[in-house]
Parts: sequence; structure tokens; C-alpha cells
Amino acid sequence: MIRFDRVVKRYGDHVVLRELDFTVAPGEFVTLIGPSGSGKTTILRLLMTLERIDGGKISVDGECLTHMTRGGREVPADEKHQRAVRKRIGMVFQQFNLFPNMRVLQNLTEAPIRTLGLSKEEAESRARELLEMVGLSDKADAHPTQLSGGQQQRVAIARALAMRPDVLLLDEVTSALDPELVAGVLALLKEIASTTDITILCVTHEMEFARNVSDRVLMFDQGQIVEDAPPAKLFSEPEHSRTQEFLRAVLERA
Ligand SMILES: Nc1ncnc2c1ncn2[C@@H]1O[C@H](COP(=O)(O)OP(=O)(O)OP(=O)(O)O)[C@@H](O)[C@H]1O
Repeated sequence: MIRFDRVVKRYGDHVVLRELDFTVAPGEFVTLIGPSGSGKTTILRLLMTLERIDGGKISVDGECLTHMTRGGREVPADEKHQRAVRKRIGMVFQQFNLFPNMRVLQNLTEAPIRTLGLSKEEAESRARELLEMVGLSDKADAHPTQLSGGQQQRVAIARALAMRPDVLLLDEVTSALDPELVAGVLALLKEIASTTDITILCVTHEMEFARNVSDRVLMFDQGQIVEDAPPAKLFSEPEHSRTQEFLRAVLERA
């Protein structure tokens, strides 16, 4: 479960998010769509604590990510508190971000050993299961540079799952892939969405994917949600003029 409660984010005078409220229920798959610069990636970066908020609160599974209690008072969360809550969250990036000098298996075991305290055997056994799930059992000993972009992205997805996250963030995960590799990665994400109870928040420009997989789609414009609806409704009968314009522009580009 993710909860944004009147969240404000500014860069200088530029207000990127204005008192933004939304929740993602446990196990729900929610997709964020909207024009470039509307604040979608900022939302994911706030959840990863890569940025600090300027107002409001964010919580994950009932634990406040942005604040903590000290001496009976609520104060901004420190690094340690943020790290503890952030442990529940995994993220897959556009550019894979694998460790280039580690083999595939080690990419999947490093963080579980270091931050979850798993033994090497436990971490490797889990990593091999995940590699099988993403169809890359035979690549455990390869280096990331020996893999295609699609394979690297599947490793990155497996690496995020190796941390057993409650929440998974997907940031335009197919944008850097050659077109012929996109379908395989999207099929994998669809499988994860239907076979696990992970809460997923996804930013994508793949409208067909958003329509097929999401439970809900949030249309963003200028840091605010202008429409929040199930995909069948939002894509077929968008109510807001900004959603209608955005979808028309996307269709024209396709
Ligand atoms: N580090 C930064 N410093 C200043 N402005 C920033 C910074 N990061 C983002 N912004 C601005 O915040 C706004 C929202 O950016 P964000 O990346 O969240 O948009 P987005 O909806 O994800 O766009 P896209 O679809 O192009 O990825 C943009 O106007 C952007 O220029």
C-alpha cells in the first residue's frame, strides 16, 4: 500500500507536485500516464527517497516514509528511518542499472546478502529461482554486457524481486529497449502482476500495456491527477479534456 497525503515537491520556484493525494491499495497495479514533465518520475524518486518532499507525507504499508516520531513529536525522517521503510520498495529503472563488474547471479545476491542478511546459499537459491522465472537460468554466470537489453532488463526485474519487496516501482522500463525486445519484458511484468501480491506503481508510455495490466490508471497533468479510473474506462471514455488530448496525441504518434 502506498499513500501520498498532500505531497508538495518544488524545484526552486517550480512547483512540480501540488498537494498531491493518492493511494495504491495492497496488491494493486496502478499506472501513471501524462505528458512529459507532469511529475510522474518525481513520484517514484520521492518513494525511493532520492528526493525530499517540501510538504505533506508519504507512507508505505502504514509506515511513514517521510516522518518519524522523536520525543513524542513528529519530525522529518532521518536516513536510518528512511532506509528501514525503503527496504520494502524495489525499483526497476529505464536504464537497467545492473552492476557491470558482477556476474548476473551476483547482481541478484549482493543486496539480499548485504541488507537482508541472507546466507550466500539462501541468496543463490532464491536468485536461481528468479532467473528461471525470468527465463534466464542459463545466464547466471554471464556478465551484464554479454546480454541483450531485454535480457538485462529481465535480470533487473529479478534483482528487484530478490529483495522480496512489498512495493515495486517501474519507471519506463521498456523505453530503452529495441522494439522487438519490448513484448518479452511486458509479458514478464504481466505475469508478475498476476501471480504475486506485490503492489506495483508503473510509469509507462506503453498505452496498450497499461490498458491490459493495470487495475487503475492515473492521468497526471502539471503535478495533479486529473483523472483516476480503471483502464477500460479511461482509455475508452476519458472524461477530462486533458486526458482526451493526451491520448489523441499518443495515438497520432503511434
Ligand atoms: N533535479 C531537478 N531540478 C530541477 N527541476 C527538475 C529536476 N527533476 C525534475 N525536474 C522538473 O520537474 C518536472 C517534473 O519532472 P518529471 O521527471 O517528474 O516528469 P515526468 O512526468 O516523469 O516526465 P517524463 O515523462 O518526460 O519522464 C519537470 O518540469 C522537470 O523539468
